[in-house]
Parts: sequence; C-alpha cells; structure tokens
Amino acid sequence: MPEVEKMQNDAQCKIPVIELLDFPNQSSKLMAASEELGCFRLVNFHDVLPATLMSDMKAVVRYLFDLPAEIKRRNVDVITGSGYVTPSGKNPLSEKNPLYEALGVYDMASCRDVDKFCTQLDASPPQRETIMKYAEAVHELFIRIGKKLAKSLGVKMENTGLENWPCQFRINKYHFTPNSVGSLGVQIHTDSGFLTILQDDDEVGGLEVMDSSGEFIHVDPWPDTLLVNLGDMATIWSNGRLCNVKHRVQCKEAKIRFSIASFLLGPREAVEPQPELVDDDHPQLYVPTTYEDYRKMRMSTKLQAGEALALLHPLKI
Ligand SMILES: O=C(O)CCC(=O)C(=O)O
Ligand SMILES: [Fe+2]
Repeated sequence: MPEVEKMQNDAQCKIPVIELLDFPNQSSKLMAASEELGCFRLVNFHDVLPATLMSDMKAVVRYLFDLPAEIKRRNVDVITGSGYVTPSGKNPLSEKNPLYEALGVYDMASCRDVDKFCTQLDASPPQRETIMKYAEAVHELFIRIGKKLAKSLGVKMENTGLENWPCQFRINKYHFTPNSVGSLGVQIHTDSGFLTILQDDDEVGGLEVMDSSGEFIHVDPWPDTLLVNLGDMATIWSNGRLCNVKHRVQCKEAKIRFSIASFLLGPREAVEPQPELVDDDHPQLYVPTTYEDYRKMRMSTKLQAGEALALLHPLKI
C-alpha cells in the first residue's frame, strides 16, 4: 500500500488527505474536502517546506516560549490579538484561559515584520534564519494552495494579488496539566481569514474539527504533514461554496502542546463573492467587506464561530 494511504488509514481516517504534487488529479478531492469539511491534511509539499525546516522551527518555538516573560511582552500587538498572549491574559480566541499562551507576527509576508519579531525576542542569527525561511515557505504554500482552490472552482485568480495578501503568524503553547484534562485550550471558533496552515504538535493531540453533521472529529498528530483550514474570508469569497470549518482544542492528556499557525488573511481591499460563483441559482450571499472591518465586527459581537457572516447578508444591510 502506498505510504500516504497507509498513514491515512492509521492516523487520519476522517480528515481528507491532499497531495500537493499530484494536481490536477487531486482537484476533485480538494473541492470535496474544502466544500464539505473545510479542512484537509496536506502531504508531499517538502519541495517548498522541507521536514528539517519544520523541525528546526519547532525547536525555535520551544525556545521562544521559554524566554523570560519580560522579553515575550516586547512582542506587542500590531492589530488586536496579533502579539503576545500571556496565560490568562487577553486572548483573541477564548475567554481568558490559563492553559493558552501565544506569540505572533501581524504579517509574516513582510520581511520587516518578521525581522521586528526576531529582534523583539532576541533571536540568534540561526533562529532568525529559520523563522525567515519558514515564513517564506509557508507564504509560497499559501499561494500554491490558493491558486489550486481558485482553479478547481473555476475562478480567475490573475488579478487578485494573492501574493500581497497579509499573513498573520501565531505560535501557540498549551500548558496542559493533569487537572486540565477535559478543559478547552481554545474554544470553538472558525478562523477569520482565508486559509490557515497549521503545523500541529507531532505527538500531543487535542485539535478537533466539526463535520457537517455537527460531530467533532479528532485531528490526530501526523508528523511532517500540515493541516489546512478554510476560514470565513474563503466562505465570503466563494459565495458560500467553501466551508469555514469550526474547530477547538481540548486537553486530552497532561502534556505540553505546541502548534504553529499561519493565516492567509485576505485581500487588502474589499473581499466579495467572485462573479463566476454568482448567478440566478446562486444569488450573492454577502456584501463586500474588508478583512479588517470583518475582524473588528467579529470581535465586537463576540461571534467567533462564523456566525458574523450572517451579518453580511445583503438583506441585513
Ligand atoms: O493549536 C491548534 O491546533 C489550533 C489553533 C487554532 O485553531 C488557531 O490558532 O486558530
Ligand atoms: Fe483556529
């Protein structure tokens, strides 16, 4: 049995697996995963993001979280929730949560932002190089996946400027202890942006994604692969075709868990349903909005699980 199928059978029965190097063969599988679940495992991408870079990055992440709190606090917000989140501190995703800690960069597609992050945290030259290379590789993956999604949907991508969309970067540490088993590390939410690339923990599970029947599916660790989620911006852009997957992180065992999340947020100008996906049978579901306005609306209404999309319905405006 081919390695990918074997791994899928062992660890990932319910999460679709997409092989990046096997397009256009994988187009219909990509569409099914993106429309039905809004989430898939990505494999065969190491030409862009080598396994060694993934493990080097994980080592850097562990190091950064071990820094003294006064250094981590230098990682201030650029937009709300983009910087350091102390355990129990302000938190863009959950109510205050002692289990959750995060550090981040507003725009990992900007060398200047990544450089500033490294300087704030006194990263050594090799650590800086790892972070820079990782940011570049993930950015390249966003572009490749974004183009494949557009092509599979029959949407012209030439003029979207996908290459210039901002990308938020967040590293997460979950302080799971025996007492926290069963508690949430991150409450149920959808990602507000277009696409998320997640390097989840190699050993410690806890992430769960909701399927179309409302059941949570466990996302078991699968080292050297990535998890891709679609967010609210993808749903708007596709006029409701792409599913913004609801997900949460639950403590399953008393082990520290790390994850590295990169978010392709959306166009700098307004995002709107693509004309190819709007017709008499598929009326426009959302009015145009900017990512920034949408994010503010999500935060002010505390509608973090995709419900804020309903406020963009043309009849509501
Ligand atoms: O840590 C994880 O596995 C998921 C984190 C997450 O959902 C997020 O940062 O938006
Ligand atoms: Fe998320």
